[in-house]
Amino acid sequence: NTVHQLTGSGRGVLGDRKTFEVDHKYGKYYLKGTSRGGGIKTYNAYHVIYESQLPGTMVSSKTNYFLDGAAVDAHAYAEKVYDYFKNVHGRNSYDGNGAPVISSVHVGRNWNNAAWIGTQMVYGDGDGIVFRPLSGALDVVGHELTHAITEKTANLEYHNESGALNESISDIFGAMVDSGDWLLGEDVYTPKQSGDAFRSMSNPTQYDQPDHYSRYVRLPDTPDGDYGGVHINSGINNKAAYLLAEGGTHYGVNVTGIGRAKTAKIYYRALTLYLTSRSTFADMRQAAIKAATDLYGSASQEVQSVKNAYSAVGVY
Ligand SMILES: CCC(=O)Oc1c(C)cccc1C(=O)O
Ligand SMILES: [Ca+2]
Ligand SMILES: [Zn+2]
Repeated sequence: NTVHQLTGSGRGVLGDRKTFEVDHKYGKYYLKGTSRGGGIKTYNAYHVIYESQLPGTMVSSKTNYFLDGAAVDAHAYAEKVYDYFKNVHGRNSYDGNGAPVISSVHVGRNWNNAAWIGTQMVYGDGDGIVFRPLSGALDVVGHELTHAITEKTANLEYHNESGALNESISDIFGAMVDSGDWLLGEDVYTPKQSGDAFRSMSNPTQYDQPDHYSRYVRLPDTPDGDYGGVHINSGINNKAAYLLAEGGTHYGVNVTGIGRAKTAKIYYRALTLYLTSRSTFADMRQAAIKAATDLYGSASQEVQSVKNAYSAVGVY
């Protein structure tokens, strides 16, 4: 559909200039694009106290230049993540049916978090020590929007092994969209410390995550236990995905890498066709084997590498 796209620009959280689609109404410009699915809209939740008041106020500007870096990045990165799933996986928004993508920035007070709350994405500003505004990282935006896709597909329950898979799937696609590395959150984590990240898929133990099933961390299925350690135990599946893409030898098991693109196709197919709400790590292994078999054949290197990647992290 030939939509007349208006282009806005601004500087993101890191001061980098970027452009994005905007709308123009009653003499003002808005962070609202209509050319992608049901639209991409970005709001300022600065005065919001209660969740019921979300999304807040749609971000506007007198000109088509926007000064709010957190809003610029939330909007521009939502476009990039939408385009990734549409162009690479043929998926039209997180529900596959063009659902509008809504984001709110400046949520909470110095909030060191980002989330998908079932209807929209929300980003804190961080406290300037642990995080800078969290929409400033493309892999964070990819991670959050993937939570929405997971909810609409496998709907992996957010606790214990299915919860760790939920987290890992979001890290996998966060890394695939932010295609330069296997780190998560490096652009917004610890602004005063360079060279570190929130998580590493290539080396989970660098940030105290397990990289083998024998090191699975048993935590209580409570908020204080991070619902059975969903953010720590994701390291096991993250390592498997990294090995599948890049190859390597892990705990004596050799894996022949098949590359990022094929790895992404296998996980997308596993997520949308074979994983279910209570899938375990063992189910993940079988789902990835099935997806790789569909895509590349049972005797393919890709299938063999999936088996070896999961054996390398102790998942059978
Ligand atoms: C990589 C993005 C990420 O992990 O966001 C979260 C943060 C920063 C804190 C708590 C939860 C999450 C999440 O989305 O799981
Ligand atoms: Ca990254
Ligand atoms: Zn998450």
